[in-house]
Amino acid sequence: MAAPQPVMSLRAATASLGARTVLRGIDLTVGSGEVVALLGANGSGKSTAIRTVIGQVPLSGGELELFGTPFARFRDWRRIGYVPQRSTAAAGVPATVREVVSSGRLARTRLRPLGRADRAAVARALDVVGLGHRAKDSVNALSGGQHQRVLIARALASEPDLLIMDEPLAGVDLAAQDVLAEALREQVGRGTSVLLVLHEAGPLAPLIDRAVLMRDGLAESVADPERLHDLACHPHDTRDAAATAAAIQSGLSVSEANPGTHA
Ligand SMILES: Nc1ncnc2c1ncn2[C@@H]1O[C@H](COP(=O)(O)OP(=O)(O)OP(=O)(O)O)[C@@H](O)[C@H]1O
Repeated sequence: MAAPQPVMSLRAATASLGARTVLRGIDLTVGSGEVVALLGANGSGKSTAIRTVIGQVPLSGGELELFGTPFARFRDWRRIGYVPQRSTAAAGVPATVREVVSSGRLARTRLRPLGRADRAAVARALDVVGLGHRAKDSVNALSGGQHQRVLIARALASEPDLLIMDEPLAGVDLAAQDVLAEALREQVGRGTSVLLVLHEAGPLAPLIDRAVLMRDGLAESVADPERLHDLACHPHDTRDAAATAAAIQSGLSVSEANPGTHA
């Protein structure tokens, strides 16, 4: 089968943070309708890679295209939803849960007041993450995991074509992880493409089409993604499987369990 048209493509991408070269020439694509997981040890460059995609970290070399358009000419940001890595810092400005989730619609409304369809999308996203009843509460009154669910709802409210998430399950309890996995499955069913950083695949494992391993600023495609699915879902099938599942969960040695090849 022909590879799907990429909605995001990084080629030979390099990037630095301060004096440190963090990305050393990575190739990373997400095809239309694909769910791609970025795995790897702490500090390997996963967050930096996805922050280049949303323009938060400039490339020092290489190319980035979004929906077939070179980054410099790309303007259609409403097509992209982003869930940042969970921050433990308290929110600076008190805002209600609904206000934060509504901000996910701003790129669509171009700062005009929300219309009926916008409000419905916000309500739907809040229900999906199970926080409809907290809509009027200040986000400062939420737990860390609830706060993370608000950020996911904000991204879902934008009804993006490409959803980019940095460790979306961090700090989210198991019941809520299942709810979010179901929400994501529905979103993918509607054709949304997904790029997500994961340390634990958990209930998201069956949704992952392809895994890419980041190691020291380089990206390797994981040789046998089917195996990753199985192992993440059924980590106790064999001794080998348990070792690999542990590797997926730690993010430290997936490549040793599933030797990768350069993407
Ligand atoms: N502002 C910064 N200035 C200099 N170096 C930075 C900065 N932010 C991150 N780094 C470094 O860049 C490297 C990659 O960081 P990045 O956050 O992309 O890793 P990661 O793979 O997402 O890690 P984690 O799993 O811990 O989230 C790390 O070595 C980190 O120390």
